[in-house]
Amino acid sequence: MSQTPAISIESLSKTYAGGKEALKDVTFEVPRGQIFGLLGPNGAGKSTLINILAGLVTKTSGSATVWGFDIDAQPRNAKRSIGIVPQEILFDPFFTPREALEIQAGLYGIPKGERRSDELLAAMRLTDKANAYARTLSGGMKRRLLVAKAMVHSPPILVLDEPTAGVDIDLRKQLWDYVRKLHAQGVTVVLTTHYLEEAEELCDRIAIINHGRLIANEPTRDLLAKAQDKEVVVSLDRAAETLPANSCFDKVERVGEQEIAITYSKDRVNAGEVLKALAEAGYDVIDVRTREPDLEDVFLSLTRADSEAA
Ligand SMILES: Nc1ncnc2c1ncn2[C@@H]1O[C@H](COP(=O)(O)OP(=O)(O)OP(=O)(O)O)[C@@H](O)[C@H]1O
Repeated sequence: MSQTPAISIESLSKTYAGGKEALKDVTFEVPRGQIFGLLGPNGAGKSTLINILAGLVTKTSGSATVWGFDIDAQPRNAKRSIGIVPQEILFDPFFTPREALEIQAGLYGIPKGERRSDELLAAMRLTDKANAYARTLSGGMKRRLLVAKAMVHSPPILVLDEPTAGVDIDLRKQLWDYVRKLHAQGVTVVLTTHYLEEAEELCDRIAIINHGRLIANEPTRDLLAKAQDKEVVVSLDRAAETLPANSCFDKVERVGEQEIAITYSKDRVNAGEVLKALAEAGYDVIDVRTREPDLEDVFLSLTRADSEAA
């Protein structure tokens, strides 16, 4: 028997008062034990979806379960199964990190003896700031405190909404190390990000939302395999006067005095044919640089195709 997914979303739609359709018939599952990336341009509907799961926004139609609990029928259990690190940094500036964690644990009704405030402070490297006012923490420390707050009730699912927006590289690395550690301990992680590189590096599976609709949901490596465009830039032995021709090239352009860039689809043309076309045009090749497609290319081509279809 297959395991219940960590999150299951079925035909979920949300129209805000005022008429904005933020989610349109979205259906997908987040398998347990994964690092799952939810990607999409600004305003795509990612926060709306997360806020519905967190019980902060009411859906218009459709259904969702969190760790097997229906968000309508068993909202308390659903909420207890998920920890959310919000985009915005919001806390009471007069509480210390330890107090903030204790209050959060109190909200979840966790008895004093079962609280893990000190363990979480240590994991987020905040032990020496445990008793400092929150307002005296740096931006990075505040963000780490938010992650600790999301984990006080030991949820099996942690959702990070754009956690590294405006965060420096060091902190980003630390945050990802911690996310990987939680993942290794069995926590299912969902992260929304604009950093495609990050999603490519961290996520097992990626879903893409555009204009409220789901336009992709695949293992990261399959999504990457979809990027078929390859670009080669060749340096020639003399000025690039005539451009080489092959009806299968997508684009051929002069990019420098003696340089030509050729874009082609890997499933239709190979590098040998590129070199042959250059030889036929009478050129000797001095140097070749290639660029492999990355997730950014897939993302752009998928969102572009979707906008054109809309
Ligand atoms: N409370 C609200 N009332 C009306 N419209 C809203 C509300 N919240 C969000 N929207 C609109 O719904 C759409 C989706 O917003 P949402 O915040 O879910 O997108 P997002 O993908 O999270 O974007 P970002 O990456 O910028 O946070 C946007 O057009 C937004 O303006």
